[in-house]
Amino acid sequence: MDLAAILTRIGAEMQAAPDRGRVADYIPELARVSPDHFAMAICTAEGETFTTGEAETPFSIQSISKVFTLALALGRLGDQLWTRVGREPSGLAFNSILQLEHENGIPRNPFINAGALVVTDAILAGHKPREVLGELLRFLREAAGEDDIHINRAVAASEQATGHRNLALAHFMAAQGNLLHAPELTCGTYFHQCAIEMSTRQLARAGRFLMNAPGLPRMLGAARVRRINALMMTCGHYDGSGEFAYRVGLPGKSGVGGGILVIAPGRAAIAVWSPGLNAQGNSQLGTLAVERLARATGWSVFG
Ligand SMILES: NC(=O)CC[C@H](N)C(=O)O
Repeated sequence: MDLAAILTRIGAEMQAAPDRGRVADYIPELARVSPDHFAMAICTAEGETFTTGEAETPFSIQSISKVFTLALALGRLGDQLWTRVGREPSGLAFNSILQLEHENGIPRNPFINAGALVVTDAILAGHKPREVLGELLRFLREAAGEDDIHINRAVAASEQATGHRNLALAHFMAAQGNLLHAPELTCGTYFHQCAIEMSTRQLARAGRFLMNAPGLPRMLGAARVRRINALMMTCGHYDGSGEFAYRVGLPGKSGVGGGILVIAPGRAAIAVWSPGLNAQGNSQLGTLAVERLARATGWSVFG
């Protein structure tokens, strides 16, 4: 299979695509990003890397950071984490507050904002925000095998200034006894984790541990990796998760910066970036690009 040729073709098709979706505008710093960017990168189990487009340009990974904080939390707390957050798709927008009141402040899953706030709150226990963010950056740098991965302070400040919804989620969970720290502290840490910037190539490299292939960085045990993939498949695209599973057939996690990390277990880690989003807040062209990649390669967890 000529992956380089497949990627080049998809890159050209995406550059020409007329409907690029809409860039997130509720975080002012993200609203400034042009919808014209496109990049895709594939790291194979054999150790090869293929890219197309602006694969070296850093972008805001946003909710894709939730995969890595979940990995840290499971490594640190193990299954105890699941007393505070569930493992079911929410069927609602990523920042919805609706289920929390009926469900005792236990968010449906670790990838919606409420769930990710609980995960961040859990890894904050006994640590300062700076230490947690340092640990997260170390994890990403080790997983990617690259040091040049940083937090964009302007993006973090921009989200902090407009983060009323996330603060509301955190306060609501605090009222229901499911937050250990002050909402401002947990949210502040969360805003900074979302403001991590990586290039598309770095993100694909950082995702290699999730393909559970021999000879690659092992950041977590195989059973935990499988479970993170299960959650990415069922919850990684919020209320668009069913559609993503149907179209692509691989576990993925999106972010409102327009990135998606997709795993073909045992075969490849794939990252794609196109800042325009669809109605569910997932990259419009990113989804189309991985759909075409999955079709061209035959990669699917469904056989
Ligand atoms: N879906 C996302 O990427 C959301 C992350 C964003 N930082 C938020 O909390 O709103």
